[in-house]
Amino acid sequence: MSLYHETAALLSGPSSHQGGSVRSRVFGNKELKSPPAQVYALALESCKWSPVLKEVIEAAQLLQEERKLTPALAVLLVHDHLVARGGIALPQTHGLRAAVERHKARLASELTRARIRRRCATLEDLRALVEADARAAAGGPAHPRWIRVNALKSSVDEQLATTFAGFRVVATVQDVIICGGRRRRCTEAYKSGKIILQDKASCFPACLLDPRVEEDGDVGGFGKKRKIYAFEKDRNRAKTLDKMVKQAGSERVTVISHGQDFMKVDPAAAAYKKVGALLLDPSCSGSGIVGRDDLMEFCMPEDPFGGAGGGAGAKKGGGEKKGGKKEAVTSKGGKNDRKRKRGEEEESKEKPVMVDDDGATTVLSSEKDLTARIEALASFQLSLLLHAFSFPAAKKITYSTCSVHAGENEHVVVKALASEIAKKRGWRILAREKQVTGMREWPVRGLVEDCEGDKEVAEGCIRTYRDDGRGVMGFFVAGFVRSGEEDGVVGGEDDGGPFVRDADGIIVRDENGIPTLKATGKKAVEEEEEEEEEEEEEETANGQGNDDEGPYIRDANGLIVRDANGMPTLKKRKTNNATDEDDDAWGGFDD
Ligand SMILES: C[S@@+](CC[C@H](N)C(=O)[O-])C[C@H]1O[C@@H](n2cnc3c(N)ncnc32)[C@H](O)[C@@H]1O
Repeated sequence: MSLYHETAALLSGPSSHQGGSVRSRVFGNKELKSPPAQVYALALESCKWSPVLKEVIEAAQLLQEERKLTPALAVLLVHDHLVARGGIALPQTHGLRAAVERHKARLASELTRARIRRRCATLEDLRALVEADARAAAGGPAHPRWIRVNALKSSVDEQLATTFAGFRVVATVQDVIICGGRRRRCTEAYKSGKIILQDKASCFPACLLDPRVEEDGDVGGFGKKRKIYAFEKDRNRAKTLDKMVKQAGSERVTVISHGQDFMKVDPAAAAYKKVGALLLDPSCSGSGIVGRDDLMEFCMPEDPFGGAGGGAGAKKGGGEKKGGKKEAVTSKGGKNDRKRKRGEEEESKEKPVMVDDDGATTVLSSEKDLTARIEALASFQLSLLLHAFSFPAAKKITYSTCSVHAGENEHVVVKALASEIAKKRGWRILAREKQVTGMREWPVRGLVEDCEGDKEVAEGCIRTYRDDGRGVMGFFVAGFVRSGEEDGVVGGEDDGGPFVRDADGIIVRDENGIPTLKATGKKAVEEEEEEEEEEEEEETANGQGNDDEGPYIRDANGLIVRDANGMPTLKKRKTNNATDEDDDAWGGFDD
């Protein structure tokens, strides 16, 4: 079955009445032959455009002319023909493609009419309006598109004076409206990496981590010689990460380990000996994600023959006339639909499906299934967090999820704090009063009852809810800190780090910008130079760069080859395994 038939069946056939988001219907359907991501993209975009396309198809009388097209198929094909950049994804000679392209002049002029009726000057303006309508249809309080200004390439002032010149400041999230006409400038700023589209809540972890080069060393810092090490187990996602890092202009300081399981990263490896801050944003249930498609309706054109309403797999129930007024046929809601729904629900064996934020699906037959899935995720999340706790120089960690379940949030935090390693290494919650201003002031905090009544822990946790009027997705973040004295690391969050500071906590520097070490009272210059040399050695040793596959030998599938003890082998010196602390073990690695 083609992509178009499968998507039509999904949007208008029996499964369309099961409720749930388009996402869960697509990713939960194990019978799909077409790639789920393609089906999802086509379904989602077509749903967004379907109110416009319904008008276009009806006015162009496409269904009267092309009897092989069903209303659902017509929407999908006309969507790709008129608005998708690549056109219809079928050979030119394919019957379905020809059935639409035969009418291209009429379809184009009806699209122009639909655009003018909506007072949009260009197709780009119409796109912006369709997006805005889709967001509004997602229901609940306004959910604006958040834009983060990339401080590596621009500044808020510059963006306000350029990309957003002419925008006005509004007092509340609900006052935010979409200004379609400004889209072009936004696109330019986006393409150049000056702005990044990112939900406000998902910026919280980096903000809470607040890495300082002098105190926190690697991972978070981006000073001259500091590094950010990023681990992404999924190779496709790692490619996206790579792209985003380059677009953000951070490639010089970011080392991405493509396909690397963080659990298998050796915290004692020389490369990570200065890692002071870790941002842990692991896979989760994704229950806080604003499902733009949760309430999305698929509007189908009137079926002129009153028959089948949706291509292969679709049942009867096309448009119906009531008192001469046409009704939109949607995948939910209509009276006919409701009648059908009862019978089909009984027939169908499909169950609700939970789709994690990385696409894993779990069929939920009962409440128990949900509990079991959350427990499984929580156990994996806790393992990752405890692994992060073991990095020798780490003094700050943030843990975040886009889940609203306490099981993945407060419970993980509480268990992590009670762990052996937390006690041994002195990890504690980053208390609210020690957090950076914006995070400290955020009003929504963790749930005390889910922190075993510990108010300090609950206050240290930051939550957001997608329906609380703040315009953000559901999110959770907590920070952990330690002084480092427990295992002999000098300096720490309590004593303000290794350098002498003034009464305002600012590091005191000489005229050359060199800080003074508390421990010795001497300028830190020698140590810094020494560190730089070491880092240069490490970089050579690691063959760092975004495109290489790291220092270890990999198999044909790109997986790191390990010995019986799980130790990887360095590429140059096959006899040394990666736990060798001697820097020499890294020497001479040149590819
Ligand atoms: C919530 S997403 C991260 C999203 C990312 N921080 C962002 O803002 O776009 C979680 C990611 O962790 C990755 N992941 C899960 N387990 C992992 C592991 N053991 N090691 C490395 N990456 C892992 C998943 O592939 C997924 O891409």
